Amino acid sequence: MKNLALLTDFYQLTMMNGYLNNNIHKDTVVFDMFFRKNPCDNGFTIIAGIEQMIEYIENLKFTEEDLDYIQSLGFDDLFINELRNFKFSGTIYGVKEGSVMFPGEPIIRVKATCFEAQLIETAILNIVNFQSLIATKASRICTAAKGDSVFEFGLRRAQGPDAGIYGARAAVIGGCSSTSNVLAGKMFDIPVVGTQAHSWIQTFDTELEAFRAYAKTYPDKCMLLVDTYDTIQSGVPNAITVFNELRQLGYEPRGIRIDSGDLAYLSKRARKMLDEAGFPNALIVASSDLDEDTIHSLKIQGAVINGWGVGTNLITSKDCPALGGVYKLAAVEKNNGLIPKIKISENPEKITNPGYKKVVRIYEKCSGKAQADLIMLEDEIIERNKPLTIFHPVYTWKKKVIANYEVRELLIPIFEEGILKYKKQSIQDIQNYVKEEISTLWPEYLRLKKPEFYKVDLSKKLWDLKQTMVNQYKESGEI
Ligand SMILES: Nc1ncnc2c1ncn2[C@@H]1O[C@H](COP(=O)(O)OP(=O)(O)OP(=O)(O)O)[C@@H](O)[C@H]1O
Ligand SMILES: O=P(O)(O)OC[C@H]1O[C@H](OP(=O)(O)OP(=O)(O)O)[C@H](O)[C@@H]1O
Ligand SMILES: O=C(O)c1cccnc1
Repeated sequence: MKNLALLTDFYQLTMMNGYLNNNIHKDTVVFDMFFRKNPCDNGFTIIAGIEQMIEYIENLKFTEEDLDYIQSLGFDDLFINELRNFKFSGTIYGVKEGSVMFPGEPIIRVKATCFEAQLIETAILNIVNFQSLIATKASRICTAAKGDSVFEFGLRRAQGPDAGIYGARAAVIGGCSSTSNVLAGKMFDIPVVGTQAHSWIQTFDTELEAFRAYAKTYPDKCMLLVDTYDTIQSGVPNAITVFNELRQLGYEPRGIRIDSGDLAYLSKRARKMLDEAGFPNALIVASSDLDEDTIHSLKIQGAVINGWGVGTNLITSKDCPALGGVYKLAAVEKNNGLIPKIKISENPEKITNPGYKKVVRIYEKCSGKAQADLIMLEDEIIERNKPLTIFHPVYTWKKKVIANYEVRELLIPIFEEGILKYKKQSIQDIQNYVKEEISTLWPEYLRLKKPEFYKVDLSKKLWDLKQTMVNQYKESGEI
């Protein structure tokens, strides 16, 4: 990954310089990254970008050119010299890439000097927010496609090269089978696929000539775009002519792509024509401004489509263009102990959870399904042989007693005192992990419209701490 040391907001530098100036830059602090709302009103969020966050931190170093630039912004030698020696030496815990997470839960927990922790805020949010958004959007689209292949076709419509590249990675994590993006294919070992554009068909004098020329060059992977002129009158009949010619030569065609018109009607007509011509295995791929709603609707209409090429609406997450992940201070170290910190808000949902925390997922033993998540203080222990009572953090009378459960801690070591602990995985393994994660959720959290809210509760000890701090603030105006 390229040098991204300057990929931060200016105020991080001014704060870092201020910490140095006040000689508190080496004080340890704890920050949590979390989000408050699932994208697209989904029932969960798939976390992606952890490996790029790691690469960013591993490569975090200021070049002399960077330092000259920072100095030109008005910083003094003391700050520049501190940056010259910068190397991340903190501890980061976070969820495994591809984890399914819910609003309010720590996704990434940074314990580092305030100098270091402050610098990395912006890049962590930039990297993880975007990829998690696209992975979640992809998962919605793949859910609507009900197991059919979904091809990521969005590079030309992505918000710039990085969004195209990392968006393709996230889309595959979320469930897409492949991408048209060649660079993403190379960088992340993603299968690359493609058909042809209307320009190919238009280049030749006739559609039939264009199909023949394509089939000649790619006899064993011949997928033909049939909608340039008239899908039913010319596209499909011409494709069938060429498929018969291929068969004579000993090749089986791959299928057709339809990119406009009424995809339900056209796919049904095309299927019938292909079947009647003796090509029941020829696939029908659809593209054209698809998203989860259109795919769902097409399925209901009985469209006969085997694969879905999805571009703009996926790579830009058009109906929900940002995930609002935040990075909030949770504790500061004083005299070798961590002092919890809280951010108060008029909106109770925006009051942060104080302290050095962990998050555990509670699974029902017999079904293996996730029952609830519990945010707890790091030193708390669940006595696994006893029933566990959890309660809603706002409507505290809503309680649930869970017996026969398993518990899993979701935050795992990523860096320990600057040393990398996380083992990177292949994109296929990450995609499989997402599937495993999703399979632990009951169906009510998986539906695309109005899913049930998954329970994310606070331990009694954390809830008490939060209340005490809020009350203390109300009484004294100070924390
Ligand atoms: N049967 C269908 N039910 C619901 N939506 C459909 C159906 N068929 C196509 N669509 C969607 O309708 C939209 C049609 O787009 P648009 O009106 O731009 O025309 P088009 O068919 O793509 O034509 P062209 O590319 O020639 O302009 C696309 O978003 C497509 O996915
Ligand atoms: O519609 P999207 O979900 O964004 O999917 C990608 C679109 O990009 C291509 O169209 P484009 O008009 O760019 O070129 P082409 O049809 O000539 O290939 C393709 O045919 C799809 O329609
Ligand atoms: O290969 C394709 O069919 C393709 C690639 C990118 C965008 N639209 C279609």
